[in-house]
Amino acid sequence: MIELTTIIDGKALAGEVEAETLERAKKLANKAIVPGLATVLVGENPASQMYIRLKHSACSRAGIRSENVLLPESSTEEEIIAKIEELNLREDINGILLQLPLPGGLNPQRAMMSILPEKDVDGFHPRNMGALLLGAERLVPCTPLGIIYALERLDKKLEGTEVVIVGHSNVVGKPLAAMMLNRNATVQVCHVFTRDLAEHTRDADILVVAAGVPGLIKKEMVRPGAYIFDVGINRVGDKTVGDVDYEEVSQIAGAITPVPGGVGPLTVAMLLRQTLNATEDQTKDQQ
Ligand SMILES: NC(=O)C1=CN([C@@H]2O[C@H](COP(=O)(O)OP(=O)(O)OC[C@H]3O[C@@H](n4cnc5c(N)ncnc54)[C@H](OP(=O)(O)O)[C@@H]3O)[C@@H](O)[C@H]2O)C=CC1
Ligand SMILES: Nc1nc(=O)c2c([nH]1)NC[C@@H]1CN(c3ccc(C(=O)N[C@@H](CCC(=O)O)C(=O)O)cc3)C=[N+]21
Repeated sequence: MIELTTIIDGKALAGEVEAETLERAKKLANKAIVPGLATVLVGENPASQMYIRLKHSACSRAGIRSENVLLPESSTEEEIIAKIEELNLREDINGILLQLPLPGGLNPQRAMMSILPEKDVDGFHPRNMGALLLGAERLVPCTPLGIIYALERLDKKLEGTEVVIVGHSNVVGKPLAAMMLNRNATVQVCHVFTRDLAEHTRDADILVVAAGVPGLIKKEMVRPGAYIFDVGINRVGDKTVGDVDYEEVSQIAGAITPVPGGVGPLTVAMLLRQTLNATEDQTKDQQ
């Protein structure tokens, strides 16, 4: 029997989430509530500018009012925090997102901690990260949430499965490992110091790659039938590619996300969802 590979269409799934978010926003509109998201962009990194544009256009399709706060490249940590504190106080802003990376080696930790946990739609605040680690997920990082969402939509069982994550960043690898543990998967997390990457990746029923290294994952590193989530976004010449050798690996995978059109759109979709969750929580008394 020939098993066909499922191409996980992140863009189509994101379209469904946008429609669902719009419905939720319409319900709130009956009570004169409009969900509001503020993004904070420091400096002029072209990739960040593009991501911010993608997020704002998704908001406009999903019934969320959004605004971008632009701060100059030369901003100090204190100036960024002062701006965030202003947004914390505004009732028309339900979600705040500080776009990463910050320029010039500015440390994002303190600025991130200044976002009210209730408005932290990226899920990066230590209070939300701590809750996640303790198994009481509230607002959580959007990329891992998008992966979990897609797996649920594909009816893929997580309990007892072998999940291998390549990359242990604070925004993808670490929170995803905690979310998978919360769902009773067996989790391995690999990184640059892992001695034999292939030895681990071959165990995976679900393989998530977030390393930022084009072509890192080849066919022989993947178990046939595995579900592959390629988080990487790399520019090679004028092309955008992931971390997985898509041509090769898509031949044997059970399911795979393309780049572009996979995990990226799912990430943005989860930002919309969490903005609605935050808005509903903050306006409980008015509903
Ligand atoms: N699609 C989306 O929505 C998103 C995409 N991204 C993309 O995902 C990629 C990863 O980003 P991010 O999660 O922020 O991680 P970082 O770029 O901060 O870190 C990369 C991680 O991969 C590990 N790593 C690097 N090279 C190798 C290697 N050769 N073998 C094994 N592990 C390796 C690093 O290990 P160590 O720390 O030990 O060096 C580190 O844990 C980037 O391409 C980024 O653009 C990120 C966020 C969202
Ligand atoms: N505070 C913060 N929150 C983030 O969520 C955050 C961040 N900072 N910094 C950077 C990363 C990266 N990220 C992406 C979002 C969407 C796509 C996306 O939609 N990409 C499209 C287009 C890709 C292309 O062509 O370049 C796609 O994959 O189809 C990608 C990457 C969010 N991040």
